[in-house]
Amino acid sequence: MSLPILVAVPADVRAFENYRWHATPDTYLKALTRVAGAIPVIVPALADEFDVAALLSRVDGLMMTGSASNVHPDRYGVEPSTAHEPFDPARDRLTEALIHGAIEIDLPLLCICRGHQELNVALGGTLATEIQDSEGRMDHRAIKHEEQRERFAVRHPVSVAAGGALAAIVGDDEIRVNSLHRQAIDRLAPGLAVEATAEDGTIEAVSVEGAKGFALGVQWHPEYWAESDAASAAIFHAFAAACRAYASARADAPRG
Ligand SMILES: N[C@@H](CCC(=O)NCCCC(=O)O)C(=O)O
Repeated sequence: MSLPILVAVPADVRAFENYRWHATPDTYLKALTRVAGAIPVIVPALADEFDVAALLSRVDGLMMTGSASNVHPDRYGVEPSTAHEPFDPARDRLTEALIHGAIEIDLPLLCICRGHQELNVALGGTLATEIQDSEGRMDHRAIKHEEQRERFAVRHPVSVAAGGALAAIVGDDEIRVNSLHRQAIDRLAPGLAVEATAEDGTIEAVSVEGAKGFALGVQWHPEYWAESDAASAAIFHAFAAACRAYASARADAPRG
């Protein structure tokens, strides 16, 4: 029987019942367990307290989640304002270290929503905030609804770049994706390739150029419908296959 794959998932920091919690929504964790067949390992946002490289050497993949919080604009050279809030600086520190560490060792990397934005910032790009207020841009925010599944149900089309990594995964030149964000990639980081765009030009998916394995960012939420939507499932299956290949290559490598 093949070894189970371990996927690191950085936590958000939240205040709850007088404590600081390091937590991750269970939709991401269930997509990993049920669709990717992986064991998620939630990583506390305590990057200064442990060796991030040592952690990455023990897992088979890294998945970055979405969050209502935003990457702090200090990280991409923009003056902070209330339009950039809320922040989660502990998550920012952890995710930047994880992204650099993962790319360095070609660890399979799936970055979702805030994660996709973090990937762009970590590699030197910038973000735009409140994009719905800019001329010609769509409103990419979630609808107001008490039911989470309704918030995640509204979809729009994105064009998938021909010949790219995402096209190979989903097997289509257009897919429909959900949308729950108010920031987006502004200046694309050097070293990232655009894999999909929305009708208003929003960069919806990117990949790391020259990556030996899977290194994909998506602005939407494949985790939410991974059990029922073909394109969402394809992304998790491709990520899982890359994690499995990584795990077996490491198991076969001579120990030094
Ligand atoms: N905060 C960023 C990233 C958006 C994101 O990750 N959304 C996750 C879902 C949040 C929700 O439930 O509303 C941005 O706004 O662009």
